[in-house]
Amino acid sequence: MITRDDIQVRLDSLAKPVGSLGRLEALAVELALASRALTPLTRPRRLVLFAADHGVVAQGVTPWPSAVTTAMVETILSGKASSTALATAHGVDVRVVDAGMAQPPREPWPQHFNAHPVAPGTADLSSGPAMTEDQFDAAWALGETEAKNAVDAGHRLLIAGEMGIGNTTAAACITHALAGIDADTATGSGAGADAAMRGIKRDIVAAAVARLDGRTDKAALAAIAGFEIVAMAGFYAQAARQGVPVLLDGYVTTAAALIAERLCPGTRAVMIAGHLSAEPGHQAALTQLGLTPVLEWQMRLGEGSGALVALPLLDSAGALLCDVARLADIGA
Ligand SMILES: Cc1cc2ncn([C@H]3O[C@H](COP(=O)(O)O)[C@@H](O)[C@H]3O)c2cc1C
Ligand SMILES: O=C(O)c1cccnc1
Repeated sequence: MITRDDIQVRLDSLAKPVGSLGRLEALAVELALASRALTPLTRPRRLVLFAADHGVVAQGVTPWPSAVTTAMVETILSGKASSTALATAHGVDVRVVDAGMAQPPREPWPQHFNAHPVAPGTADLSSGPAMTEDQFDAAWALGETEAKNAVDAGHRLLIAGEMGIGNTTAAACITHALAGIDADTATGSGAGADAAMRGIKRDIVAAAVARLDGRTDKAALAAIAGFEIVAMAGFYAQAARQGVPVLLDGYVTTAAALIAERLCPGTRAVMIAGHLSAEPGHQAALTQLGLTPVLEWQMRLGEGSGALVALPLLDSAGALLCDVARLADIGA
């Protein structure tokens, strides 16, 4: 296992004054640690976009109807979403996965979205558990499979993204429950909630988490999560098992990262935080995981967009460790 010291020794041996690349060197250390390699690769890489709907949307927690989830998946598939434009710009393979639950009768979970509407989403978390433990397990397994398939296909860096109208309410519940912040701080405006809507959302978040009585086990997390969020948690856990780094996006992906670390301690070791979302609870979630975001650009979109914008900096950090000569090689 390589250590922080090993990486620092390598950085300091390169043909440049010690420390002269500033924060890029800190990022190189993070990338090497997460990759468990002194010469980490960032290519090929894949973005897996998990889509799902949320029953809590019925309570007026977002200005957008659930139909926008499917409309955006179609836009993503056409390559015309923010995420897909950025993925194309940066040479990222994209997969779109329907994390929704086909029911009843229970059909196999779709492995790939084929321009059909996203399968039915979670139950309304304001009036009962969002999903059963069986559904939690199925969503987790879906994410694990996606990570395994990506690694088997040769990908060396993985990004999870999400599309799910209403999912910042689930993310707020998870962050309130797992990162020790109050419901008000955990609740942001998501995709554009105004002050009144944000108030409704905060009260729903507070009540849903209060019902857990301090429990944060799988059953408790199933009550407040979303299918795409649990799938991303399984994705991260599997990536960690495979020793492949993951670049986190914003508030919603970090909520998934909190679940992964809670249920599979140590998953955090492969995580790099792409950016700090404008959602007010994101900083606490990153702090809980011990992560420092690459960018602070007031982005608040999701779809993996913040991770994709940070990605060229990760490429730069990797190039430094892989391609720069050593002082000893140039006789200096
Ligand atoms: C057109 C559109 C594109 C998006 N792309 C990502 N999101 C983001 O907004 C949603 C979460 O916000 P809330 O919880 O407030 O609904 C998620 O779908 C997330 O990915 C979008 C939202 C919209 C409207
Ligand atoms: O930071 C995020 O992940 C985010 C913020 C707003 C809307 N959707 C996602």
